[in-house]
Amino acid sequence: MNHPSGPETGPAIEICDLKKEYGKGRGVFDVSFAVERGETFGFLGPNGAGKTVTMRTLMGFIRPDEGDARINGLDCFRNRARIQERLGYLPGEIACMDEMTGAAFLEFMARMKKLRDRTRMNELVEYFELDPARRIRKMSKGTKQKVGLVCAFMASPDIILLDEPTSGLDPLMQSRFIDLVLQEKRRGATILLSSHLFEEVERTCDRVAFIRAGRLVGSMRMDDVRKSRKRVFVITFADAATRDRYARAHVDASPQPQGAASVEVTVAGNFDAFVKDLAAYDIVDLTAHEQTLEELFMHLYGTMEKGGSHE
Ligand SMILES: Nc1ncnc2c1ncn2[C@@H]1O[C@H](COP(=O)(O)OP(=O)(O)OP(=O)(O)O)[C@@H](O)[C@H]1O
Repeated sequence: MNHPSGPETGPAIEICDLKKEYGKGRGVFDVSFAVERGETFGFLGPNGAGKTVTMRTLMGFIRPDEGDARINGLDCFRNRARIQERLGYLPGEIACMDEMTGAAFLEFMARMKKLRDRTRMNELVEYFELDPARRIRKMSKGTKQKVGLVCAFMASPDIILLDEPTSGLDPLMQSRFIDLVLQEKRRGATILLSSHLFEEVERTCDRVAFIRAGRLVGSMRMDDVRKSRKRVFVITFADAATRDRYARAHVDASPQPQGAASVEVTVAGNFDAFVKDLAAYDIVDLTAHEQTLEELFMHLYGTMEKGGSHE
């Protein structure tokens, strides 16, 4: 296993008051968070929120205007060569080396990482059912993503940064990716994963932070997210009279204008009482959707208006 040099105490990843401004309010502003050793940390946010800028700062590709980014206590910009060699990194877009075949690119990356044993690399190629013989230019987005994933994981690094890791992957490969992250967690790797998909974050992360318009809205333990998330049910009754009887007994239920005899109810946690109570009414349909993570963060920290992306 590779060990990025530097002190092995304190958080593996630390961002403190990070600011990188691109004008017109774009960029990241006052972002601070830390990822503990062995932790999988989800970095969620809509397009243009600042996830990639933060990841690239951690890789030492971007010099912050203010604040700092540290990995194993080392400043990411000053120690970028060492960091880039030792960390596992999946960029948001894999656009370089287009004329190389996937196999030649993987070999090139393995040499850069001074990888002596190709066993893990070959296992990952098989695991993701990657055909590395084609030129990268001719590969689909999903196939390129697999090349990137093999590169990120092949040296079994202690710290792995993944920028939107499942974009372009089909559902089977998304689920293989999730299993791989769970394996790497068991190995003790520290993982920072940026995403706008709640499911992959929910299934893999111990903690999640939400970023929006370049600012961190808040962070939470995943266990607390699960407890705090509400479900919104739309109940359709057999007729309007039944709906009215339900609405009189439940002041929180809001009648739906479009559904003739429907109401919308938000339920947090107490599903047993909710379902038992419903049994007293004649119901023809029941649908549920989970509060999105964005809705949850906005509800808990709700200081910003809807929208918020600068893209
Ligand atoms: N080199 C640059 N020049 C100008 N603006 C930039 C540059 N890099 C990033 N930005 C801007 O900074 C903001 C944050 O971008 P970033 O790529 O980090 O978003 P993101 O959260 O990764 O979004 P996505 O999910 O779309 O990848 C955006 O408004 C973007 O346009």
